[in-house]
Amino acid sequence: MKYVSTRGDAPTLGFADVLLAGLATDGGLYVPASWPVLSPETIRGFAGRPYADVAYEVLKPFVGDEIAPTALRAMIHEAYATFRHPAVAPLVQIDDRHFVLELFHGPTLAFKDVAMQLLSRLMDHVLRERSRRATIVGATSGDTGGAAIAAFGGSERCDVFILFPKDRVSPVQQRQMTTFGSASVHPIAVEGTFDDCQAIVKAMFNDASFRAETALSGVNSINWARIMAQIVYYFTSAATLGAPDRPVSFTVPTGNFGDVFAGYAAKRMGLPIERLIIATNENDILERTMRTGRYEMNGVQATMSPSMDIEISSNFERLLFEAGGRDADNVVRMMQTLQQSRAFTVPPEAIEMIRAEFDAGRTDEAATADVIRRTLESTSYLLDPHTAVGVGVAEARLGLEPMITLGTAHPAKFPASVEKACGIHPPLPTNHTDLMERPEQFETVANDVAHVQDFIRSRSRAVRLGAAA
Ligand SMILES: Cc1ncc(COP(=O)(O)O)c(C=O)c1O
Ligand SMILES: N[C@@H](CCOP(=O)(O)O)C(=O)O
Repeated sequence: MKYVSTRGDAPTLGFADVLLAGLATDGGLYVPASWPVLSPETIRGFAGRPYADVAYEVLKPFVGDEIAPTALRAMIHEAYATFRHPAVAPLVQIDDRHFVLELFHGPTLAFKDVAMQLLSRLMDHVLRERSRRATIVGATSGDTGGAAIAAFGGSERCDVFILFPKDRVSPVQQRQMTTFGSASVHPIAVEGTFDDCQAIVKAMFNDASFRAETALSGVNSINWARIMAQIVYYFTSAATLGAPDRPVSFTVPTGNFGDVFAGYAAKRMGLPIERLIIATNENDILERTMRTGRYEMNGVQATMSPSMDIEISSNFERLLFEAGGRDADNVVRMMQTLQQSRAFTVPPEAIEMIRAEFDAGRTDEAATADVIRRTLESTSYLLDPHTAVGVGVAEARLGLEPMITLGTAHPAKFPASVEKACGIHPPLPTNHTDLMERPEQFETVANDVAHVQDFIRSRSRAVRLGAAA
């Protein structure tokens, strides 16, 4: 499998290079040159099989022959052995035809673990084969950071630098990043929003000499391997409910558009998805874009679902590329216009295609709290605020087919908001109970690329010892 950039001016790469590259050198995002398709028989055969076995079948065509099958299989099995639930991503029924897909049974209690546990193993494998080190950078609105630190914290070959927006993540999310206690882990509080953190990360990737000097790699969903690993649970959950013979719909709490793009990828691979629904909180730029055809920034507000407080939704670029017939020049124009004027218009044919593939809705703060309270009353099931945004959007769109809302985080990551909504203070699972007592360690930096680069240069082993290991 080869990969091409959405901006059309970066080299075409194989899987291992895409894995290490993160962002393409032209500032674009890598996508597969073509979509592999799984037959209905293959999809039917996924029902009842262990998660790791299905993951191997789904991921194999994307990896190609760049990683030996036995090694790939072993890494997948190891990654999902870290999950507390034997099914890895179980379905829970909350209404007649409505299910929550629990994606939060990994080490940091959010769906990011599903991809990150595999990503760290894949990267270590490729770095070991190439005798290389890497400097990993990531921007987080709360969950990606903790998941990356848990997955890469023990790596011999990687140092991890995670930028998070100061005072805009929950205390549990912050402590998952700041109490890890390893010399190779560097949480950085940035005086700004998640979008500022993400802009700094992208600027560092676009600085060719810094990128080379630090052997920079990325773990955000700009990295194709993140999306790839997230495709798997669309297949496992749909097959459990009868796919391909019974189509299902998905509602996806959305911020950076990675998770819902993984659903789109599953559909391109042959999974019959009736409707794919984008759910936003009050930071509703994607819902507005769907309605108006204009992507228009108007400032990020802090909500009780902080991980979705995002306005520059990186993976929407991948969808624009697909919807515009893979016209990279058009993507470049839209991204330049966005940078200059904080808005762009999606071409009419592209928005038409997007509307044919996706639906969208928003759940405001009051409605999110109401969903948490009502769901607890009707089913004794406790939702986290991000999942509640999804459930709120899904409830208004239930049809005859099963609806799966992605359960993206454990409620205990957001105890204050959950308690305010329904009076219950969700306890952390027992293996996390000392989290709030451990000492914190992090750096606070200005919202400035040069400051962050100086900090990384001073701490990265790839800089100090060289990228060759
Ligand atoms: C708990 C949670 N839910 C939903 C999302 C949205 O996912 P995505 O950014 O892939 O759209 C995120 C992070 O972005 C998250 O951390
Ligand atoms: N919600 C995310 C934001 C970053 O998203 P990513 O999927 O691109 O890593 C977070 O929790 O950090």
